[in-house]
Amino acid sequence: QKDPHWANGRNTIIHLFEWKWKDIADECERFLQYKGYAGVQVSPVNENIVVPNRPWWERYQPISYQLNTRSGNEEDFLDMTKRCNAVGIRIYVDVIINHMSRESESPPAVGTGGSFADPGNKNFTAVPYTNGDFHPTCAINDYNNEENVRNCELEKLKDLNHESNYVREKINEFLNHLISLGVAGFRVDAAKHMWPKDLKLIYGNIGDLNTSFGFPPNSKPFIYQEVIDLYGEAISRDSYTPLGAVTEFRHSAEIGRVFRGLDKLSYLRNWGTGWGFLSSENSLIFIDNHDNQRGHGAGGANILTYKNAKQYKMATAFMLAYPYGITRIMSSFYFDFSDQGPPQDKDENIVSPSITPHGTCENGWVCEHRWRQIFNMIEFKNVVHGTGLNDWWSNGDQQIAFCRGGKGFIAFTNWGDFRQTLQTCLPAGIYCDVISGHLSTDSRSCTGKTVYVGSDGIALIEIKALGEDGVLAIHEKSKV
Ligand SMILES: O=C(/C=C/c1ccc(O)c(O)c1)N[C@@H](Cc1ccc(O)cc1)C(=O)NCCCOc1c(-c2ccc(O)c(O)c2)oc2cc(O)cc(O)c2c1=O
Ligand SMILES: [Ca+2]
Repeated sequence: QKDPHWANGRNTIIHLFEWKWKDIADECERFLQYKGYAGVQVSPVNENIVVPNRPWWERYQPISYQLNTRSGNEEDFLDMTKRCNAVGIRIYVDVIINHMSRESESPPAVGTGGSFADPGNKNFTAVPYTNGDFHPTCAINDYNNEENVRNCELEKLKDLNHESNYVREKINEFLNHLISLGVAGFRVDAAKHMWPKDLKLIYGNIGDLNTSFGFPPNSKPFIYQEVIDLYGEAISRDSYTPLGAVTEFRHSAEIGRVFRGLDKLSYLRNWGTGWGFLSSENSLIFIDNHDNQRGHGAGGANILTYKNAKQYKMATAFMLAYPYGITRIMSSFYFDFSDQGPPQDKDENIVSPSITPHGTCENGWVCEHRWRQIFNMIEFKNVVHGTGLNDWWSNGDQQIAFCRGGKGFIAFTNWGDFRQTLQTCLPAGIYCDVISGHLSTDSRSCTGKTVYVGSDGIALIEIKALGEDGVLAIHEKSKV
């Protein structure tokens, strides 16, 4: 349950937050397959409560397990899993199994599929769930008390009682239905608020992946659990790593701090477990996520987002170049205030991203995954797959460089012009920097910077401190 089942040569997940299923299917076919992305994390697929002004977090308040949301219906979803898997892109679903919705501010509570519910009385007829399927009402108010965090209500959200066989059966019915529709695994929302022993039972009752979507027989779903653990709480990530991978929020918090210049790049030499993070195979890492990119989430003020474009791209390049963790890229919609929902038309339907002639997005979608510096580093990570880190260099402060085996080289400056003659570990030749540009279509020149590597692997590396990007990266496939 820790194998993401990626097609060979691919190894990064993209979170297409709030995208519609048909737009994701299009993106798999027209872009993601060619750039070497491995999979897509999709927004919750189950029917959610309709909240006035449609804040993004309404999708984290389930009304039922029917596949009816603003992203599309079951038919749209199946079309997406077929088309994406057909081009080697896996689908991971964000599942909310800790709770159902809270009382509606504007009763009666109605869902995106038209189902009614009465959350105040813990009555969700479209599942059905009734009072006995939930914990007695109490508020989570003590993160140092395990029972409180698991058995009470997170922000008044009705808390399911997983000790009940019936509740576990309904959840397994939902998860196995998604498996039959070709998903490769699950992002388990709010896992910290559920007992590991109950999750173990639920995960154990999920069937093998559906071989008609290209999975080998006896493949288990990839499980990664959202456990916000930044220190100092009673509940530790270590309770969940025996069951599946875990989101490593410390990575998100620390990488933001470092690339904001609040720590020395030279300290990144022992990145990963050296910084107290989970072991690599257990660790789902990211720069930002849908919650903490809005400022009030875990990791606080240092989280980097698309709003800090230069630092964001540098941090992403480092995350993708350094051999640690299971990497996930966030793809956002533009927002001005933290509750803001996805771009929508006058009827509150989510609008599709429109792709410009130079491949970026419009219509309110950021599409970080279509930024040249990011998708070229996806290829870098794919090219150097299987190598370790060697030939680390730093100036002891805000400039570093390292090799990945004999297949890739990268350099960063977070302060001051970078001008060093360094070992690139690559065979002699002319290489294109994949951050400032790429190999031309006729493979005879570079659209950005060119690096001349001598017979001894040595090259002059130059990065202007005030240039567009504080990174330079070359690899065996960017050779002229
Ligand atoms: O900001 C939000 C939503 C945040 C959120 C949503 C999904 C996530 O996966 C997540 O990590 C956070 N929600 C807003 C508005 C809100 C929504 C629902 C509600 O019942 C109350 C308020 C908010 O201000 N929430 C309070 C602070 C964030 O408290 C929430 C957390 C949360 C935050 C920090 C933690 O350390 C932690 O263990 C859990 O998880 C959720 C998970 C959900 O599935 C649904 C939620 O409403 C929430 C959620 O409110
Ligand atoms: Ca709970």
